[in-house]
Amino acid sequence: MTCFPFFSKGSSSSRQDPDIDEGIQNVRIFTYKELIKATDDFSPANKIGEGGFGSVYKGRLKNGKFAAIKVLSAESRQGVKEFLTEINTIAEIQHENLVKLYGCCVERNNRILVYNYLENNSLAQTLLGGGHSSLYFDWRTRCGICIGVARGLAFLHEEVRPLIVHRDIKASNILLDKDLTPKISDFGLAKLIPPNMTHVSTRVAGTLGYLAPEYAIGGKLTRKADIYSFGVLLVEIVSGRNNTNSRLPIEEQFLLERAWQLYERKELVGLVDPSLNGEFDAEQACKYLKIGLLCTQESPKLRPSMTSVVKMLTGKMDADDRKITKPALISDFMDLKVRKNQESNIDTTYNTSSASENQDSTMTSSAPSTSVTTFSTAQYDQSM
Ligand SMILES: Nc1ncnc2c1ncn2[C@@H]1O[C@H](COP(=O)(O)OP(=O)(O)OP(=O)(O)O)[C@@H](O)[C@H]1O
Repeated sequence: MTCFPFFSKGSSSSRQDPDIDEGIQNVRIFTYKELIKATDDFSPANKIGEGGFGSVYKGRLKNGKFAAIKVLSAESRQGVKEFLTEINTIAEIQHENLVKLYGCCVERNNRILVYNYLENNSLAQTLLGGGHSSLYFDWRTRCGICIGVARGLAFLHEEVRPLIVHRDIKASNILLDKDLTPKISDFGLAKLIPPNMTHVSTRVAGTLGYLAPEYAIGGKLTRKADIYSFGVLLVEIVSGRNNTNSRLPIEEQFLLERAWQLYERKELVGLVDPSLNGEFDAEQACKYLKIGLLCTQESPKLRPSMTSVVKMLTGKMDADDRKITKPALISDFMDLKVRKNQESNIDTTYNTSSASENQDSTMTSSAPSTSVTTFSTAQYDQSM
């Protein structure tokens, strides 16, 4: 990587460990000492986030650049060789709308990822952060964000080999640079988690709102599950609200359900974020909401590919000639209850409601079900 003063193979840590020498091609290897220096000994003052994979610190590297330094939690630590193989793959993937991986640290038990630092936080903390951000997202900016995320995801789905299913597209995984260009984070990370480790999300309910029911319930992982999550995110960006809001009247709590009701009544425009004060292109906003509904249809086969989504969002493909069927609503399938389990920290129990009599009524965190419970045992079907 040209932006660094020296490259990994010359660093002292790599010379000490033959596994590391074999494992690195594209990745800068940082010493633990360097990262201690960059983060002021992982000082709480530099901690910028905590996710399911571990804590994230802001740090200043030797070359003066800022970095987001993600310390993977103990359970997620796999062997040096396997870790570096995956890291190499992730580091090769570069796109304007994907967060860039600078390098990593694999000294002793540490598994640390070093990313490009994005100045404007995530969509979850800004646009959807309930007014706690000073950023203003006008209509043009929102369109740019939707198109950018769609392009990043289309790249993962259709250009990268082997293709990548992100599995956790959501507002907290969309980071914004200083110009509000969106960057998808955490892609490829699922592969760094050993098969027996459950990924425990810090925002279980929020994450579930993005999950395609066929993945959440049946563990069937295809690109169409990401496209479902993207559809939810798209409706969130246009409406400026989270997919679930328990403070609203019951009929408005679930965003997708609300979008479907308004679509049927031909009143979709009523879902557009009121904070835009009417300053938006109504036709385009309704088109974006319809694309969100297309992406979340119950049958995965009916959901468009991400390349088609990019074309529809940018006006290069007609969205109106497609019939839209009812979205797959997780609330139709189950009465979700999340309860704390003292032994495993988390135990997600799903009770099937009358809408899905044939579904297995209970799944726990050991089942091949959701990104919340387990990544690695879900089946991945490349054909879709
Ligand atoms: N490259 C980055 N630049 C700036 N901030 C970042 C970067 N990466 C992560 N962060 C911050 O750290 C927080 C935690 O990120 P992380 O990806 O670990 O978890 P998450 O996506 O919020 O949750 P989960 O792991 O449950 O999906 C983010 O919300 C963001 O505020």
